[in-house]
Parts: sequence; structure tokens; C-alpha cells
Amino acid sequence: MADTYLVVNCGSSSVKLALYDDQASTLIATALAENLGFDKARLRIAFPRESTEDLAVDAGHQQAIETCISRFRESGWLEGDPAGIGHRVVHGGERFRASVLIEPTVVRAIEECAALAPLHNPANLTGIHQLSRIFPRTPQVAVFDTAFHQSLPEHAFLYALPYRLYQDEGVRRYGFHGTSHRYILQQLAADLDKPESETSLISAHLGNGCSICAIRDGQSVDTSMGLTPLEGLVMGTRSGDIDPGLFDFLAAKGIEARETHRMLNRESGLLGISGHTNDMRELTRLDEQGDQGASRAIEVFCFRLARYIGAMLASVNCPDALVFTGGIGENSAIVRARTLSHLQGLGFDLDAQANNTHGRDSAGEIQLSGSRMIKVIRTNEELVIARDTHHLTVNETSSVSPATRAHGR
Ligand SMILES: Nc1ncnc2c1ncn2[C@@H]1O[C@H](COP(=O)(O)OP(=O)(O)O)[C@@H](O)[C@H]1O
Ligand SMILES: CC(=O)OP(=O)(O)O
Ligand SMILES: [Mg+2]
Repeated sequence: MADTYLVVNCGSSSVKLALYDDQASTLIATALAENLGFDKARLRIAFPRESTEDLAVDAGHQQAIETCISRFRESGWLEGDPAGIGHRVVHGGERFRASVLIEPTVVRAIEECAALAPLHNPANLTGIHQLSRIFPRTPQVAVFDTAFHQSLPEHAFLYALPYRLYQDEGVRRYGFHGTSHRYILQQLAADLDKPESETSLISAHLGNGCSICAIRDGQSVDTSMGLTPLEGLVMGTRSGDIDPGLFDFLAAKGIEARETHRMLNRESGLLGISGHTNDMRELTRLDEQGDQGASRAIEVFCFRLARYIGAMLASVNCPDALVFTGGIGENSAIVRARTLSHLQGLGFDLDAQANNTHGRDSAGEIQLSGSRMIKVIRTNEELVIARDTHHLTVNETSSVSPATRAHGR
């Protein structure tokens, strides 16, 4: 049996696994476990054959990963150990500019970043520890959401706060979804037959979490997420930008900062405004039926996005394209159209027909002739993680990658 590469994305209550072939280019199997730690935890094998099973009532990441590996083995997709395991790690702070082989100092660095991403990094660490128990001989690689944004210039990453907060505490804008934005850059450059270093774009990643990135000559130069993945665009359950004065305002009414923080992360965004759901597909259906909450949520989502597209033009004046990606960006013609309706005069002229007929599997251009290019590209973070894992495990099987940069702080 040829080597395989396993990609692991542990979220706070979910795990996604993807298995790739020996070149980390062809997908062999994918699985998703959801609702971990809650009632009704379920495991779904999505590819190559669909199947669903209930997990134990109190199943956590450990049980989900074990069950999933067993299913991969029983189906003959995984024989022996994988050649490499790649983990999505959300926060790498300023230390990591690129993916690295995981060794004890890397684990400690990820632990140190956990305070900055309390919803994400602890789950990522759980995955790393669990997989190293199951496959103690297999090299593991960390692929950071923050790495691609380490090229942000100081004027884009500094907050207008006392400078010592940056120097002493690392308070700055880090940016996330870097793996997706990097993949979109690679795809666009290939489509345009240009080197990445000469490709400029605005990439809007609209999934459950949403962020936008200005990429100039192949480098991230501005992005909407900040110290944590809460800042910026309206998201499924996250508020994106708010006035920080909200904390004091609500504190005076007896709502503590911890509760406000929870509300901003879990009960806001599309879910909070609509009062129904964080699922854009469902909101679109409700909007068509005349539901005011759904309509409001979509409108706020699109307007905020339009504002940010305008803002990104300050960093990349002449983008080769504006790209929509992520579950919403790839599939919602309504969101694309309503967003661009706010930007008339800025050169993004949508071809309504191309926009409406455009499906997930036929990524292409959706602008009128004479307009700046507008494209839908399907993202593939797992493929980037598999490729980085293959690259690092084949080329560097000892010590830490030179790509690791120890920051002086
Ligand atoms: N056909 C569709 N129309 C509108 N929204 C869609 C469609 N398909 C998926 N979505 C939305 O995409 C979002 C999930 O995006 P996705 O990128 O899959 O999430 P994640 O960030 O968890 O990977 C949800 O809001 C979902 O409703
Ligand atoms: C960083 C982040 O927001 O990730 P996700 O979209 O997976 O929630
Ligand atoms: Mg996604």
C-alpha cells in the first residue's frame, strides 16, 4: 500500500479528517464529526461513500478520531500508518511564518498562543496529542492560519493602542484563514498564468468564519480579522466589528465581560440578527418567504462585506481580481449580488446571469466586460495542509524547519 497523508482540523466541537494519496494530491476519504461534547455527536464519512453513525452521548475528540481511523482502516483506505499528519492550527502568533514539523518546542509555542485563540488552539492541541498517541512514529506538521499574514506591514497590524501592549503582550492584528487565502492566491495565479509574486487580489473567505484579505504581489498586506478571529466581517455566530464601548455599557446593566464575549462569539452574527439560524442557505430561503429577520441579517452581512472590499482597495489599488470563496462565497449568488450593489462606481460590475448560473463546481468569472475581474474559486484548505505536510515530511525529517522564525520577544 502506498503512503498516505492525513489532514486533521479539530474545531471546538468538531473534527474534520481528510486522507490523501502518496503525492498529497488526490483525495482518498473525508470525514466530519460534529457536536462533540454535546448530545447527538455524529460521525459522517462524506467521501468516497456517504455514511453516518451516532457516536456515544459524551463522545469527545478522542473517540471521534479513533472511530474515524477505524472506519478508514476497515474500508481499506488507510493501511498501516500515514506517512505524515498535517494539523490545522489556528493561532501561531508571530513565531510562525510557515508550516513546521511538530516537535516539543512547537507544541509549547502553540500552547502559549492558546490565550489568543481560546476557542481554537486547545482543540488543535487535543488533535496533535491524540494523533501522536495513535501514530507515534508518524511525523506531524502544523499549518497555521496566521502564517500567511506575517507579511502584514506594521501600519496594517498595529492597533491604535498604547504601543507597550504590542511590545509586552503581543496585542496586534494577526489575521486568520491564511491557508485559504494562500490557496486562492495560488489558484488565481495559475488561472492567470502569472507568478504568485506578481499576482494581486482581494480574497473574501465567507464560511462559518469570514475574513477578507488584500494580497499585493503575492503577499498578505491587510486583512479583516485581528488579535482573535472575532474582528471584521459579520459571521455565522460572531459579530465581527463592534464598538468596544459595548463592554462597559453592558457591564453597567449587570452583564459581565465574559458573558458579552460569549455573546459576541456564539450568539451574534447572522444568528443573532436573524433570530433564527447561522446557516446562510436557510436564511436565503426564509428571506424569500418574506422573513424580516433573515432579510436584515443578509443585508447587514452584505453591507459590512462591501465596506471591507472598499477598505481593501486602500492596500491593493489594482487587484487582478476580487475572489469570493468559502461556503457562502462559492454558493450564494444573492450575497455576491447584494454586496456588489453597494460598490457601484468602484469598477466591480457583476454579470447577473453569470452570477446566477455559477455553481460550486465551475469556478469562473462573473463580471461584465470592461469590469475589474470578479471570480468564484472553491477553496481547499485541506489540500494545502496535505501538500505542506508532504513537502516537510519528505524534505525535512529531522529537527525544526528553517521556516520557523524565533521572534525576539
Ligand atoms: N447553496 C448555498 N447557498 C447559500 N449559502 C450556502 C450554500 N451552501 C453552503 N452555504 C453556507 O456556507 C456556510 C458554511 O460555509 P463552509 O465554508 O462550509 O463552513 P466552514 O467555515 O465551517 O468550513 C453556511 O452558512 C452555509 O449555509
Ligand atoms: C479562524 C476561523 O474563524 O476559523 P473558522 O472559519 O474555521 O471558524
Ligand atoms: Mg471551510
